[in-house]
Amino acid sequence: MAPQPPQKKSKKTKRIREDSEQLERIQSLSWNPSLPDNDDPFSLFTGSNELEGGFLSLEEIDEIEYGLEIPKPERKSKREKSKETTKLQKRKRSQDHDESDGEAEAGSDEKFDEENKKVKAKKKREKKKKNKNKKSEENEEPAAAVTGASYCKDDIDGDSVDETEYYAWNELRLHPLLLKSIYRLKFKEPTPIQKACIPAAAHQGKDVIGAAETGSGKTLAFGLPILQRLLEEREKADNLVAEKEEAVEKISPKGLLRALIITPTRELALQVTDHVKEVAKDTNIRVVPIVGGMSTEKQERLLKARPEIVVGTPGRLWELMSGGEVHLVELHSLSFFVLDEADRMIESGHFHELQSIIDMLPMTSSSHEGQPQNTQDCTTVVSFQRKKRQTFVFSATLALSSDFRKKLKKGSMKSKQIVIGELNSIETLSERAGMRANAAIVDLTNASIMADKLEESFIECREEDKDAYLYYILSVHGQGRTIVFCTSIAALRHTSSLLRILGVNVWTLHAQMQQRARLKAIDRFRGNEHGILVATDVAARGLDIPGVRTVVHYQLPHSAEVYVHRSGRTARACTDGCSITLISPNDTSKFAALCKSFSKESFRRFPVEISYMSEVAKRLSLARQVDKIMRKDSQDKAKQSWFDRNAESIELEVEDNDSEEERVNNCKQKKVSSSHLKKLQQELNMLLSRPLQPKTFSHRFLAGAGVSPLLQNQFEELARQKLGDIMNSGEGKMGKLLVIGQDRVEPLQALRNANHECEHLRL
Ligand SMILES: Nc1ncnc2c1ncn2[C@@H]1O[C@H](COP(=O)(O)OP(=O)(O)OP(=O)(O)O)[C@@H](O)[C@H]1O
Repeated sequence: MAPQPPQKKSKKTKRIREDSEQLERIQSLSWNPSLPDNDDPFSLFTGSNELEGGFLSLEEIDEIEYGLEIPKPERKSKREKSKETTKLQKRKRSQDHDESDGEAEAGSDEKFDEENKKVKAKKKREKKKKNKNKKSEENEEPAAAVTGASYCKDDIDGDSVDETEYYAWNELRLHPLLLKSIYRLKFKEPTPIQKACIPAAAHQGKDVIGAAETGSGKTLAFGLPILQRLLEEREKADNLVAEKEEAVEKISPKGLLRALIITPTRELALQVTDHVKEVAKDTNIRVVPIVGGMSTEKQERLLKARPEIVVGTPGRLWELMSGGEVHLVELHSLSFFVLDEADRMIESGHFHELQSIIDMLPMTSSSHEGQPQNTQDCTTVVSFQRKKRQTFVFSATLALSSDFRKKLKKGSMKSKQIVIGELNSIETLSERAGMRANAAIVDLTNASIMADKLEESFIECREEDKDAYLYYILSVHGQGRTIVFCTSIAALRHTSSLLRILGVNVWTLHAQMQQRARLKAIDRFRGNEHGILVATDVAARGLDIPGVRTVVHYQLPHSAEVYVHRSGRTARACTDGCSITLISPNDTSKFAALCKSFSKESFRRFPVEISYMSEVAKRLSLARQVDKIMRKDSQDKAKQSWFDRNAESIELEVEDNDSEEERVNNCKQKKVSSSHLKKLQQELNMLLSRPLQPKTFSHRFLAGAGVSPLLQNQFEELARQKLGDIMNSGEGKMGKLLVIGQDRVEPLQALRNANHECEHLRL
């Protein structure tokens, strides 16, 4: 049964109309369009895409971590206030004249002259104010944090900033406070998706459907326009501050939800929150995450502070909305509705919640003006309509039909009667969310949709040899962070257990883990420069961990889309990276289909030094035996404790029916198995203490990859000692041990080194 939306309070239609008009005026800034006019259809992917999880039980997330800093209100001296009031009264007179002209002011000569006068007057006022400020500095708090007009670009957190390095941001005309954050984050230039989306979204007030490769900066492509508009509104409101409370409220309503960003997974919601918060650091605009697993009471407390931006997953958002959470149901001031990773949203199990949230949104003027919309049991009142809510729909693998594109271009969205029922495509989802005609479609996906600097490769092997090749990659080329993707949790458990027995330290991430454990795993992985994460596809989307150098597809994903997202965990934000797919004979046809969907004719074979493999096989064989014994042992223990527990719960006395002989045999077997385990472990440890050297290894020269940094240090120490002994004993040069060190080469480098001889798999 569909969840029940709460009833909303009604407001005066007149006030809403005034609000809308004010907002329209704010948005009428001129802009030089530079959007690509691309009519090519997106590549359409097929596949079942049975992703694991994404919506898990979270025990608790510390409020402190996502707490709100509630801004201190600005204090002004009495003199300052009365001075401002006079100024603003003067200003209002000229503005009244301005506003009576209605919406079509941009570009008119009158407006231009008026604006010029205003700018001159403002400069004069500012000059006066400056002098005044000098006298009354002690009585005031700096207003820069709110107005942004006077921060010092030369000093970001104590570092001086060379603005010329950031000139590429100038054309985007962002608010100084946002630029300050950009300088702090050292983002030298906007990424292409940001360059294309920000003018349309921030200055033209357009809806945007954005698609670009993974890691291309899509979060800020919608995050910056939201912050820009909120800051502009604030500034305008500040200018009117003493004039009339009501007018200020219309322009920049306080304490109301302005932007609702929906993501398919909790991790992504937390990540988007952090990212937007980081950029909004100096603005006092508040951003909070609302995700499942966090205690409802805590989230209600966060929402009581009335943040302007809420980022959440559909499940928890709807739970609070349907419970009548005031901040989430007063949506008449909502100016932005964002669907991040939109294509995943239509696949995920929280579809009904998303549908219900969308149905709660007041209708936008352009899509269904004048029609009340039935939302299951609740009627969204038309008087709540706000004209300019912007809808942003983003993904790396967005599939839009050419029909839909044409419809957007022609502006025929208006006439479409939306059938109330299942939303089964990005198109109906966007349309229903109020996507307006002439939305900007920013499609920066290339034919292969993969990041430019991603080098893709494969290793062909038997299914049972995948562990050996994975161990080879991690031990011979284990440099930089690596994510190993498995499709099933069973495979993940098997692989990670073997790797641990082989002394490779790995973290795991899958849907059956508690949310707290998941966040911990991500944190630890993030904190280790050479960390290894074995994960299911729950980590495939959106996870933004800098410095992931390699992605290994231990098992092929169910769809090409998931392959794109998995591979997109590396080569992010203009860096390079490498993906390696392990292909067994069973995978060949699936892999061929995958390549076809990216129009790839060939894939590069990852170079494997075969001489390592016999040693790898030896170690692996021992590790498998160890694993088998340990697994059986823990299964027996689990079985026994299950049996004991159940017997105890029904107060059953368990009799030992085994004969004396059987008991002795059992005991003997256990002893044998335990000593066998010990022997295997010793043997394995002995192998692991040696470098994984090729057969041609010379005992006089230690060289090549496969020597861990620790082992290499030990050898160097040994060589130094030996050299000292030789010197002291006065022996000749013979017998001296040389250590020829060589850092392990990371997979990308190995692939590049082997470029000239690298084979291709022809399909
Ligand atoms: N202009 C920029 N210059 C440099 N780095 C940037 C810029 N914008 C964003 N980034 C960084 O790039 C990384 C990827 O950004 P983001 O997570 O927004 O990518 P995305 O396109 O949403 O990826 P995905 O599709 O995988 O979710 C982040 O670490 C972000 O801080």
